[in-house]
Amino acid sequence: MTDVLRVEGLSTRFFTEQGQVNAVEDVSFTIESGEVFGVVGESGSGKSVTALSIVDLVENPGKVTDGEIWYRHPELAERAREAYDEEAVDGEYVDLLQLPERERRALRGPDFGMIFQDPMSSLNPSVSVGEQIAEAVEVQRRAEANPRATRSRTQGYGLGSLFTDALLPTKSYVSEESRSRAIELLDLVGIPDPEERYDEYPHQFSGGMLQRAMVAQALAGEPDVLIADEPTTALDVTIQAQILDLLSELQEERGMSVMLITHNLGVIARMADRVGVMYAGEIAERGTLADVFEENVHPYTKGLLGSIPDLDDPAPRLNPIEGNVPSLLDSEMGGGCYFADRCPKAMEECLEKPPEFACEDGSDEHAAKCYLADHEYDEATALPDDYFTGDSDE
Ligand SMILES: Nc1ncnc2c1ncn2[C@@H]1O[C@H](COP(=O)(O)OP(=O)(O)OP(=O)(O)O)[C@@H](O)[C@H]1O
Ligand code: NI
Repeated sequence: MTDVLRVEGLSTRFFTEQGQVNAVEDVSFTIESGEVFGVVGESGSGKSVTALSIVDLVENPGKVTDGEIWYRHPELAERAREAYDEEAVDGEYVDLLQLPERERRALRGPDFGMIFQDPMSSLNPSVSVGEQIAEAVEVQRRAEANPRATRSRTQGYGLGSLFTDALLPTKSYVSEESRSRAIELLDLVGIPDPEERYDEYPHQFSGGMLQRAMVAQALAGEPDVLIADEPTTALDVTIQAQILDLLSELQEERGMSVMLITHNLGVIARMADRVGVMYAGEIAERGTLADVFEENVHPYTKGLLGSIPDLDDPAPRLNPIEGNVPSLLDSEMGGGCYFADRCPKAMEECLEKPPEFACEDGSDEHAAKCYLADHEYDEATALPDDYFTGDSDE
């Protein structure tokens, strides 16, 4: 299989008044062409920031501070070899982090489609739904004709572009062709009477229909990679299932790769080919769906799986693991394993240094950042239950 994306040693930090927040720390994974790569983890584990780092949408005071993001794009690679540093190119791959901002912006839409939890954050409330999709089609057309195309009034809406959007005229110039394509897309994602719905505004759509419209908008660019961050979390379970089925269908039909971010292991089980489990800004474990669900080694993965919230579960955000997620403030992060204080298998070794990525079978594909990945559990060095709480009998 060809990798479409290779993320290597990615670190993203926020430089806040309280100090440096290590939101994403040395994260590595690959996404194969045509697969669904699931990213799962508790709230605050760095899933969204990882995605935003890929599409260059990390907001101030955040910054990608380290790593490489190799994206397969033969034409761009050829051009970048001439135009930029040769180091930015590796065969058919370009390191996105070495490209100028305008190149990266141009990849949003035609290369990286995005769907977020809240459609209202990506759709402009004052432009009709159909027109916004038609604009995304136009952007794709222009990108094909000229790789340095400008973006539409709505692309990236709600992600820092609010102010500039407000300055732009509200009348847009959408070609007849893009309009019909938008209607086709509305139909494709299962919106009834697409021709009539084209002219309606976001507030006239229900949550599920809006989510479908956002899928249509993301597809308009015919992206290689669709990044879906909690795409169904806000929806009720029946509609959730419908949207996931729709995504599966479209993904298969188009051979698109999908990075699917979710809290919900039920969604992962249903959709993902391979999985990255995130904790405290790191990948705690990664592997195929079977590796992670059946052969997992990290006690955090086991903890998450302890109560798989399935799709019919009315409370899919239940946190099954006792204790709290650690602070990601650099000054407050300990020197050992970040999960040690919640880990039922914590041993003295876990306090000494951060665990390395390893797997008992030596595979690189299935690996966990846990001492237990390549060591036996040893009762003799196990930490007592009250080690971190300090509660003792007397
Ligand atoms: N604007 C910001 N300023 C400071 N810190 C931030 C900012 N955005 C994110 N972070 C930090 O990055 C960490 C990771 O956030 P992220 O949004 O990636 O988590 P997540 O796994 O997507 O969580 P959720 O499931 O709740 O969406 C957070 O815990 C927070 O500490
Ligand atoms: Ni998130």
